[in-house]
Amino acid sequence: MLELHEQYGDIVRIAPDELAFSHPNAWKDIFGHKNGEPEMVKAEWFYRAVDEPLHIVNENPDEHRQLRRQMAHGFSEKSMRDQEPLIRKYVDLLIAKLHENCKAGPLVVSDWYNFTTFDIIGDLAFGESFGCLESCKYDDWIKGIFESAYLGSFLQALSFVPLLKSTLLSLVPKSMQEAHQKHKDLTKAKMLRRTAIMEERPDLIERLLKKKDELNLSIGNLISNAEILIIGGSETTASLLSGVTFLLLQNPDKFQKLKDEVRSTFTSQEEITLISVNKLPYMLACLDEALRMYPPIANGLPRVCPKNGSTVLGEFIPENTNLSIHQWALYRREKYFKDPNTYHPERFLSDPEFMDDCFDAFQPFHTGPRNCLGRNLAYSEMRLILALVVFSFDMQLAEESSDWIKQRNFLMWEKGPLKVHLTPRATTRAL
Ligand code: HEM
Repeated sequence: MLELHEQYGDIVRIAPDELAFSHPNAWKDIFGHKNGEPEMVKAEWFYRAVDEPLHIVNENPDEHRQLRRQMAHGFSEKSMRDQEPLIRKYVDLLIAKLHENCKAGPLVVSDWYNFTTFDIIGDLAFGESFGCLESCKYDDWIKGIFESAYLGSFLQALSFVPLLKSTLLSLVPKSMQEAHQKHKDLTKAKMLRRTAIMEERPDLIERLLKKKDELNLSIGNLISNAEILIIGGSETTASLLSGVTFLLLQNPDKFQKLKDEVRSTFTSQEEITLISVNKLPYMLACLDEALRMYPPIANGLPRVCPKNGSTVLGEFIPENTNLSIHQWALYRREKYFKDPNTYHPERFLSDPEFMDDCFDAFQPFHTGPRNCLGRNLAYSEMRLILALVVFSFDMQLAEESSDWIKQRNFLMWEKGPLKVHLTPRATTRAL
């Protein structure tokens, strides 16, 4: 996509009815509210490639609005304050496990970040963690989620050849069908355990359970919503944590600055909290620069142009055209970001060298009515985890991970193992 935009400009036709945009104003024109015009809906071939109950991410606009209004409660500032002990428990367990395991050689920190974010979101969405940190491995349910996300990108492509899609689906081997059914049974059992909890929980699903009759939500819809929270709220955050760790270790001068900031701001691990990590401007810049270079949602999420067409970047676009913005390609364009292939957290700290950068182009959480509901939670979680890891350990990239960031992408990054040598600092301990 980057090469195509560099060759053909900010608007490229990538299929007979699909346009890719690479311009800061395209965010508002495609994803924002436009006076009098209906919202551009999400493309069904992409968002509903499998026939499952709908959820907040792929619902129609009216149902989406109602769902979002209710789910927003779980993401409020008050809810996040109430969720802190729950989140903290898993981050402390991460630090303890890293202490326990780091002497045996380099650790696959990408797995450890995934274990942590999965355990946190499991608790926030289903009322129980997946036990990944305790057992030091992915549980089978999570493996099933990864496999279906990977298969999902093939099913999306197959949506353009429906006959082939239905033929291939009918040929799925019995063993795979049984594995899928087992996964569904496990998910249902999880949701039933959550619905059986009577006391109020400050989590992300409480409000939906309370309003399920009013919103007409079946158990299938509740499960779909919990599942999408798990996928959207774990893999994204964990990817970024791996990405920022890799980029920092590849740029020792930046890593040194971050260590100085964290270790001079705090004198003990206990001082590091969801609130106190807001005192770390350099860390925020490090995370933002990692979001630019390694955006967790790297590819376009297509919208459909409404009846009678619309105008995007001053051009008339006919109805039913698919439109998208490919983040990775946009953020690597020299036209918008100086020296785009080098890690410069300073660009997010008003450094005059980067004053011509176009920050309106940078929307890793998207904009408009369907932007990320978990943005604040994601930042808090990432800041807390990174601050505690940087405070507790010295780190060095293992030789075999020096090319880690060169990856394929199937909806998510195909992350290889990110191996890092961790050395505990004398003043820190397992919490
Ligand atoms: C670095 C981490 C994250 C990134 C980059 C990210 C990015 C995004 C993006 C680009 C969307 C728009 C999807 C679309 O248009 O189809 C989105 C939606 C969403 N995200 Fe995130 N996300 C992150 C973390 C989280 C977390 C931790 C949660 C919490 C569970 C979360 C919950 C959601 C939800 C519920 C939506 C759907 C909102 C709606 O449609 O109204 N995200 N996210």
